[in-house]
Amino acid sequence: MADKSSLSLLKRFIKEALSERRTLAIVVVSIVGSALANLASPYILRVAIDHYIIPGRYKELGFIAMLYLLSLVAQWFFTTLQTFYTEVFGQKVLRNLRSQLHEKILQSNLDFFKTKSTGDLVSRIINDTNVVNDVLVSGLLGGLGSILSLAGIIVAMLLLDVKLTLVTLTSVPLMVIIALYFGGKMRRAYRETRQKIAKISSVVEESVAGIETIRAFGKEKDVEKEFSKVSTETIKAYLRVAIYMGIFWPLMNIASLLSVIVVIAYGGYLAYKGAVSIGVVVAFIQYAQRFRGPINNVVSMYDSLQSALAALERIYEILDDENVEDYEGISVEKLKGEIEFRNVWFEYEKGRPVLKDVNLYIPPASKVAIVGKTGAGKTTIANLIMRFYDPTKGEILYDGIDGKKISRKSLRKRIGYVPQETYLFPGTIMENILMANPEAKEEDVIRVCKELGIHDFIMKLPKGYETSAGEAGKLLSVGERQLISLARAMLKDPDIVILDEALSSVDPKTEQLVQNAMIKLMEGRTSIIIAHRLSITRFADKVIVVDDGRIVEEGSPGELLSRKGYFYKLYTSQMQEVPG
Ligand SMILES: Nc1ncnc2c1ncn2[C@@H]1O[C@H](COP(=O)(O)OP(=O)(O)OP(=O)(O)O)[C@@H](O)[C@H]1O
Repeated sequence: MADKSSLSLLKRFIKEALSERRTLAIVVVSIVGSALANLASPYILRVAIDHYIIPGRYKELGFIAMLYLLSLVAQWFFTTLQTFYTEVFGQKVLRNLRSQLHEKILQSNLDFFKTKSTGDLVSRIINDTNVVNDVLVSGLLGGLGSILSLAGIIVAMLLLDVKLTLVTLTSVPLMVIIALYFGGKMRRAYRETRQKIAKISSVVEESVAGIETIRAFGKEKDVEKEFSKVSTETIKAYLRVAIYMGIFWPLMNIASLLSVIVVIAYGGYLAYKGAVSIGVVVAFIQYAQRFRGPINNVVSMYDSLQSALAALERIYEILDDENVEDYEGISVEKLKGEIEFRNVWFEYEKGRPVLKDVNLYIPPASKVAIVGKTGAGKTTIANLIMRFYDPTKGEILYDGIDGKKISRKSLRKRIGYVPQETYLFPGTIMENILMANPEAKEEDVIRVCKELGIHDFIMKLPKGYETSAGEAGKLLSVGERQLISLARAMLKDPDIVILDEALSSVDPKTEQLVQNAMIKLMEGRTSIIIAHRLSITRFADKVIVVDDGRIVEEGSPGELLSRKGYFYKLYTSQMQEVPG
């Protein structure tokens, strides 16, 4: 990563993190307090030895002992404060980042999701923000405290004795080397464990999501092998951490004890010569032992910063993505439901038009069935009506108003969309239907379900409307799920209805329920049915045949059948495939 862009990432992050400046102020105060308290105790010890113990002022020793105790209490107090408020600050930053990311996902248009998998997005929201919290917040603040401690120790030592300070510092390069080499290996191994854990969870996720495919193709053994391979790699990664940890910390201890030996030897010599006092030597011994933690922290800061910046980059990449839905535009309260496509061209990918010069007029309250081969562009027409996408060229008018001028939110409020696949959110069936209209009450849901003729079906579920969607998800067929979708759409009391009729074969009883509910929902509303089974076209006033992105035929079902063109061919071939 280029240095300039790393710096600007970091600047941007710090600027945003500063919005929590009150918590940060407490952290900074506690860091300074803890560094100062940490310096004080060796100094007090030195005073106690030189001014009280050696001169034999035993009576006043109680006072100095109290002072020493006070410095320890202060150390405890500030360190606790620092630990707690660093966590508070980190969690606040984490929450802000996560909600920004989540909000961004909700605001993004469908192009955004083309290049990003669910796993990738989840990992950015959960793992990358965690890394930022661990490393950037805790790491940087901890590092700041360490730099302050180190600087404080060096200044305190210099004030006591310059020569002894320089000699004591000779072990610092050794500690830096150990921290860089073994500490670096330890941190890399630790990072690897995190990646392995993520891999394990993705293998488990795939096994659950793809269980039917795995079974159908007899791939159980392969998946098991993959899982055990990743598990073994995880163990190896953890063992590497254990080995490096086992080597690293004892080595750091030895290095810091080396400096103690140096202090005892050289300090003892200076004390013998009368150049320094015994108290100063004791204070130096204590200071020398306080290097290792801060040195490791400071050295690891750079290392960790690299991985944190990579995580930060992934986070900002999402936040800066420009595929956002804009909700600007006029608000429509009610629509007559007239829809007109005027020379509409559309491409998902540049240069590959999926709809080509589509002209279409749908009068208010009419029922239009869109038919065509798979991939012809039927769903795309529905996507454009919903304003999931806007036409690349041309325009779509609603009651004569250009769709681009109408706010997406208000337009979608007036459209009841029944997709092929019904997504049930965690919660009950009641909650799943209620989500369609925040103003609706439970009575409205029951009324709507009765109108659609699906009340009895829901009442037969284990807990009726209170059956949990998870449980229901396992109980319900695609068609039955579509009934829930129909109820959702009806609860909105929409002006326009889009039905993406389910392709999969539905058992005759459910099919009857779905069909009746569909007819009820379409009553008095502009309705667009994406018909996979052509028998459904008999309910339509007009059938539109799409082929390779163009409308190739339109008219009433009877007209088209007698014309013996595209529709007739499609119809007869399907009737031969599916008897009845
Ligand atoms: N999100 C997308 N990105 C890129 N291309 C897409 C996308 N969605 C659909 N397409 C392409 O656009 C064309 C029309 O797709 P569309 O889903 O509208 O067809 P359809 O008639 O509804 O098909 P089906 O009957 O199989 O549902 C297809 O060639 C498809 O591959």
